[in-house]
Amino acid sequence: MPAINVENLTKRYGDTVALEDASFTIPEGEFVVLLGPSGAGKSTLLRILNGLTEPTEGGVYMGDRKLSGRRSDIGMVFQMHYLVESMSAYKNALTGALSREDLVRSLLTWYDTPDKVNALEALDTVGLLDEAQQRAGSMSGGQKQRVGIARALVQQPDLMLADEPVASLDPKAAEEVMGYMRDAAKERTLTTIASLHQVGLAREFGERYIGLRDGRVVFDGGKDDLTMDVVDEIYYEDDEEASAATQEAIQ
Ligand SMILES: Nc1ncnc2c1ncn2[C@@H]1O[C@H](COP(=O)(O)OP(=O)(O)OP(=O)(O)O)[C@@H](O)[C@H]1O
Repeated sequence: MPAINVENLTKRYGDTVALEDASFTIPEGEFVVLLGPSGAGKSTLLRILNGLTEPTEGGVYMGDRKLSGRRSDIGMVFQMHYLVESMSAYKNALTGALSREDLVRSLLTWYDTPDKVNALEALDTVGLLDEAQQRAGSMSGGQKQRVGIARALVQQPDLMLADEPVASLDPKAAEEVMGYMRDAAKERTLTTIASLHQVGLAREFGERYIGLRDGRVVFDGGKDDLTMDVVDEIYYEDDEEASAATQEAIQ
């Protein structure tokens, strides 16, 4: 898959500038973490990448191809998993195949054998093959989120996006889910962009970090460059107390 080029993206909502002149390139297979305080523009950026929101200016390119509108080759993992609780993990994963199919087939919910194999492989990737027949509603929060990842993988996406995928999980489950997401991305050389609030988790799982503040890219670099000062600059420009707490938390 070609690199993703984000070129001069700006998004305004009336007088609010949600994103301002954001530009970066992501090579195939990179695992990128978006960092930034609430309101920094992370969700806006992910929504533009996913085609759910149109930018006011600028564009997103896969190689030379400009992306526009909703795209079935982009998988999305949400904070809320949006599973059908009455269906099994397997059937939920399988619904990832629907977005690739035509409407009639989707309505009839016919699936090809390759789709079924994909669903089982995706569940295996997230460590849930043995639980394939378990009802989603009876699963833990972490397991549900892993089914959500499997569903995104069944789409066979070129790009996986995740908007605060572990925000509602306890630390142990959050770490587990991030581990599966990273392994899934590695196994499939799948470019992934995930927004995270937990800097510790971000450091553990990210390869590259894009820091947003007030809609602007204020940092773009690797783990070694993500120093305490950089984290401070992204999150707590003028808040010394919060800054001290962060320094303690990530040591
Ligand atoms: N649909 C919208 N209409 C108006 N303003 C919006 C809309 N969506 C986002 N905004 C504004 O754009 C800015 C960026 O919001 P965004 O949700 O992208 O931030 P975020 O970094 O994802 O925050 P959080 O971590 O709280 O989810 C905020 O000021 C927000 O209020």
